[in-house]
Parts: sequence; C-alpha cells; structure tokens
Amino acid sequence: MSTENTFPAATILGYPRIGPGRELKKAVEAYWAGRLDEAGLQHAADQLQDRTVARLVELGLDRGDSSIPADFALYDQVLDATAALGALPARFADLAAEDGSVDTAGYFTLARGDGERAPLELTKWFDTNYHYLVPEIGPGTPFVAVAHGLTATVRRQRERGTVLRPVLVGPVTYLLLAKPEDGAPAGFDPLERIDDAVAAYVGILASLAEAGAEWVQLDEPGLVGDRGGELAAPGGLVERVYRQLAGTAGRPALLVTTGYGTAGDPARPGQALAVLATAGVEAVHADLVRGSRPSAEALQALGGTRLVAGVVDGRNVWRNDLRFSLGVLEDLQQETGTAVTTATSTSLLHVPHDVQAETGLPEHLPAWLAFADQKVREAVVLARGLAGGRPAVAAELQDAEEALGHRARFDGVVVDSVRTRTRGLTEEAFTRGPAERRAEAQQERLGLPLLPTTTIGSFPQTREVRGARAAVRSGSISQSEYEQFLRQEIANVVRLQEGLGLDVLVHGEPERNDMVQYFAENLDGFAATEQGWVQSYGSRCTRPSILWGDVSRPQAFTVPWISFAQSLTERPLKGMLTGPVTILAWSFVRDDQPLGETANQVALALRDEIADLEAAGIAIVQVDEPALRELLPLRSADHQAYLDWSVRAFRLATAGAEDGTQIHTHLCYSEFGEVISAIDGLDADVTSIEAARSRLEVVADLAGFGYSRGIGPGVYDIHSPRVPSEQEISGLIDTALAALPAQQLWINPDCGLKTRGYDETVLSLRNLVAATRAARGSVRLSTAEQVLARS
Ligand code: MET
Ligand SMILES: [Zn+2]
Repeated sequence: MSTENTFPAATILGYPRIGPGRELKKAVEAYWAGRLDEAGLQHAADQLQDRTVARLVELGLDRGDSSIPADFALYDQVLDATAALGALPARFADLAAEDGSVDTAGYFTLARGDGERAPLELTKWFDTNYHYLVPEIGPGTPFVAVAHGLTATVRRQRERGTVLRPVLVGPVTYLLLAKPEDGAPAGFDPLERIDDAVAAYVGILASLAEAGAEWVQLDEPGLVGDRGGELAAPGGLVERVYRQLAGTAGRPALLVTTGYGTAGDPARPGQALAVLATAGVEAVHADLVRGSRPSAEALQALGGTRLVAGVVDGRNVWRNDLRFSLGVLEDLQQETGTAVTTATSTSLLHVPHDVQAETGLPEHLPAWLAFADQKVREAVVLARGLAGGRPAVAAELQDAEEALGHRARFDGVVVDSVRTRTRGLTEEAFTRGPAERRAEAQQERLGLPLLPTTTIGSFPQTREVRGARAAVRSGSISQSEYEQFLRQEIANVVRLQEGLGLDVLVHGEPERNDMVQYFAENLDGFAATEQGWVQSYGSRCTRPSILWGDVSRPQAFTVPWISFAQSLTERPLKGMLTGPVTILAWSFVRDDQPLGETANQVALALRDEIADLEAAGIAIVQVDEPALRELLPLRSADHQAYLDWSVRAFRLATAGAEDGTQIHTHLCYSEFGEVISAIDGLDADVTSIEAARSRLEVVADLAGFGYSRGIGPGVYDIHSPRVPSEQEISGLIDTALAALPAQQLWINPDCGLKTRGYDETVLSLRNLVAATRAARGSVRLSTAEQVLARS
C-alpha cells in the first residue's frame, strides 16, 4: 500500500441497514416466506445499497475516498464475519461448500435454525439493544478466507465509481464474542484460535484489495470490556495480531475502530490506540462520547497513524453540540500535530434513519434531534470547520447552538413540580416494611395454594387484536368501539384462565402495542416516532420512544383495564406495569442529566399508578424489569454504581405499596446469575424469571445466595410454538423443588404469551396446571412422611 495516509476528513462507522422504509426487513421476510427467490433478495439488497451510497454522497461523504463504509449485512454483522471466515460449528458443517463458504440459504439456517437444529445463540451486542449471533468456536473450527459477499459488494460499487470501505468485525473481538463450541474441552477459550483466525483475515484483506478496496475497517469494540486492558497492553495479544495483519504485503490500509467506551485499560486512555499504531495500522478510532479522551502521551505515540475521533454520538438521537465537539477536535489536532478525522462514536445502526421522515412529533422536538442522516451531516460540518476554521461553518454552529438553547429553556424539560418531588425524597420512600410481615399480610389476604400458578401478563396478540388497534388508529372504528372490543378480549382471557385453573389471573394486555411505548404514550415527557425503526436483531425492529422532558403522570391509565378485569372474577387479578429501568433502556433518553434522576421521575409516576391500583382494590401488582441486566455496564468496575441507581428506582416505584399488596417483578432476556444480589435488592415479594431454556440453572444460584422471597422460575419456554409436555414441566418443577423450599416457589411460563397463538398456549398452560397439581400432591405427601418420621 501507499505510505501516504489518505484517510478522509469525515466518516461514519456504519449506517442503518434496515432501510428508511424497512426495505431490507420486507425483502428478507419475503425470501423466508418463499415470496422472493434468491435473485430477488439480492436485487432488493443491491437496490438498498445503491440508495444508501447515493444518500451518503448527498449528505456530504465523498464517493471516491473510502469515507463510505460497506456494512450491509443481510441479518447480522457478526454472522457475516462467521460466513466470511467459514467458521461454521461442527453441527452446521454440512452447510459449507467445498471452499468453506455458505450460500444464502445456509446463512439464514445459521440465523434461524432448521427442523432439528437450534440457530446460533442470539445475544446482546455490548450494552445496546442490538443482538448478534454468537459464534461457536472449538479446537477444530475451520478458518478460511471466503468473504465472497463483501468482495462482490466492493467490486460492484467500484464499477459504479464508488470506493467503499469494507467493514468487518476484527479478529480479537470476533473471538471475544464467541462461545466455546459444545464438546470443546473444559476451559477452552475461543481466543486460543487467534492465529488461525488471523491467517484467514490475511486472506480476506488480500481479496478485498484485489476487488479495489483501499481501506478496510476492522471493528474491535471488544477491547472496551474487562479483558481489553490486558489484551491491548503494550506487547499484548492485540499488538501481536495487528503486527501480523499490518505486515501483510499488498493489503489495503487499515482502520481499527473501538467504540462503546474506552478501549484497553481505562486508567490509561489512548494506550490501546498507541499500541495499534505501533503495530502498524494506518488509522485508529476512539469513542469520545462514552470513552475518555486519549492522554497527550498516547496521542503523541500515534506518530503517522491517523486519529479518527468519534465525537458524534452513534447511540442517541440528540443533536450534537457542534461548538463543543469542534473544540475537542481542535485540541486533538493540536496535540497529535496532524490532521484528525471526524466520525461517529459507533455505527449509526442504533439510531433511526431520518428526522425529516417524522410528521407527528411535537413541534418543538425535531430541531433538537439528529437521526442517522443528520448525524452524517454533523460529521461533515465538523470536518469542514476543523479544516477551514470556525468561520467556514459559522451558520451551522449558530443553528446548533440555538436549538440547544431552545431545548435547555423549553417548558417541560424542567418541570418544577417534578423537581420538587424528586428533591424531597427521603430514604423512607425507598423502603417497604419487613418482608416477613408483608408475606403474612399477603397470605392472609390472598389465601393462595402451595405453588401458586400465574402467567407473566400478555396473552396472544391475535390478528384481531392488532387489527382493532390499526382500525382505531385509522379511524375506521371509534374509540368507544375499540374499548368495547378490548373489554370483550379481556373477558375472554379472564374466562380462559379461570377455566384452566390458574390461581393469579392477568388481564392479558390487549391494549398495549408494546410494553414501553404504551407507557410512553400515557406519561408526560415522552414522544413517539412514526418511522423511527431501529434494528433489534435480524429483521426485527423496534421503535424506541423519545424521553425528552421531566416525566409525570397526567392521570391513571392502567387502572380502568385492570379493575374491569378484576370485576369479572373472584380470583386475584395482577396489575401490570413496566418498570423504570426497562422504560429507560428501551427509549432514547435525554442526555442532559444523570440516568438515575430520570429513572426516579419515571418511578414516581409508576408509584402513583400503584397507589391508584391499590385504591381500586387490586391486591397484586407486577412491575416488569426485563431490561435490568441489559443496561449493566461493560466493565465490572462500573456495575455497582449502575445497580445502585437502577435498584433504587425500582424500589422507589414500589415501596409505597401497603404490606398487604403483593409486588411482583419479572426478569427475562438474560442470565441473571451475576446479579442475584441486585434482584434481592429489588425487594419484590415475588420474582418471575426466564429459566426454562437453561433448565432452571438460576435456581441453584438463588439457593446458593440464600434468596428468601417468592420466586417463579419459568417452566415453559414461550419462545417457540412447541408445547411442553406435563412430564417435561414436572421435571423442571422437581428441579426447582430440589433447590428451594416449596413455600417460596411459583409456577409460571418464562415470559409473556404475546407472540404465541391460542392453540399452543392453551395446551401448554393446561400441562403447566396439571404438573403443578401433581407436584402439590407429592410435596404434601413428603411433608406428611417427614412428620411421621419425626414422631
Ligand atoms: C419482555 S417481558 C414481557 C412482560 C409483559 N408483562 C408480558 O407479559 O408481555
Ligand atoms: Zn419477559
């Protein structure tokens, strides 16, 4: 490669892949359904890619200088790396062609499984709401260079006059994200395969160069985790790997990105970048939004390696403080003594496409926001200001400043009555009476049997339910017709549960489109978008709400539905709320105050709702926190501070409840073994927790901890239409009973039934109730035997 460092002045690390009209989602799902053949899918993907390139050029990136990243995965970028490396686990070896590559059908088999085989596991990408497919690496996993798709993309765009910068997950991060393949020797660490992986990357770099790539981007965000410090220290594994890659003849120039925090040892910010520079890469990226600014010493050590400064937040939707960012860039440029590139802190994958597409936002909001397209422009403007001086971008700086000033002073951003309340909070507001006293009061009030059965809240959201929601939105049915429909739906769900013999009933949540959006729509301080889709995994997208101002509750909103449901039955009906941490985790949250303050505001709104539910005679309230584990910081050193504010917010929401009100919580989507003491800290009377797929692993952790309140480990995996047999559920109940006292246990599914159909739901719940009844019998028997043995 040429020795002259020609990296562009502005770039982004990646762009939303799903398409402004969710074109990719539609094409991929049509392909799965057999409505589109492989050529049709390829054509749709190519068209979207052309549109993206054209759009990025329009926004100010240059077609010819590698500033446009090629990150067009059909499903997931980590799966793309697995395919490019031919790194198929043995259980999928048959999907590989002779050269080790997989075709489109095989690619989707890895993502979605087939008749006999479960897909690759899906897991959170760092501390985001994006999920990737976990590579399974063993001692024998093949590593070959078969990046056919990426090479074809580069070549195709090159023919159209565009020099793309192909993007790949880097080798260290790839192996850090992997898990040992089933059957790998105990203690096997996928990183043991680094040399084989690097050899394949060398081959990939060569074929990308041949296809016309001048720069290649290798993403190494894995270096911001707990292992990053050691791996990226001078003389460590990262240095060795990148020396090898940089030493390859005829390769493209290399940009190594970090992102999601400070790479390497957080006490030595920038050291990891200096190490990469020493190894010989041409450009290194740092996240300057979540991460710390590199030290002056580290910056000097960069030498001729270009610094790519991530000053535009890739993870949030707020407009950039351009004057501040420009100041950071100017400082960096001075300290490195050479040109610096302006970039995003991460890929823009985590934000929606375009603010301009929104027509229904409150009038004040659009000017405060920057989605992906606006962020590209911000990076371009900053680069122009850095090169040409502030006068060159005076108007843009002025605009941004005015928008930020408007935001800071806007009515609703700070609401005195909300502030007075949070300021006045004392320790008492976070504390309930002693758990034993509560348990007694609740048992007296509820009189529940041993091993009470319940569900997690939602019942199947059928075509009719979704249809009614769409109809009221479009005005083809009236609000009162819609409400009548919902009451009917609730009555059906209540009757069904009574018939099944469940002990604690729910109303089924038919009025909720989404467990967070529904709360955002009913609380002040939030706004909802129309087109703000963000990829969550594969073709699945979510539309996070925007939390822009102080949060409060204009009026009770769940109470009418819950008390209607309770009026239909003698059995206790459980009110259903989404917890403060989950509401924050699944929204775009204001960035002008600590998350803990915002969480307390949400908590107080929920606390008021619980008080109103109690006043309406509801004896059980569940506050769902499926995202509790999700926001856990990447470095263990930061865990406690997070758990402190998140657990406190939950307690603030729930601690106003009377002793006799039973507070439940529900946790799912993660493994919770690591945060048992936080779960204990929530102080809920009953916790239901996803557990079926791990065959109740968590009960052993709970028992080991000495957890003493109610616990409902999920005994029915609701993630597939499969009906668990009574025998299978009995087996799981026995596992729970072996670890924990029967008095503590609840019997319930893993999560809500929203995505399931009625047929399988009814069969599964019938088995769940039958297995519970059998277990009650044998517990009583064994207690009687113990009594006999003692006498
Ligand atoms: C992702 S957790 C879902 C909890 C909610 N109450 C439901 O049942 O759907
Ligand atoms: Zn759940």
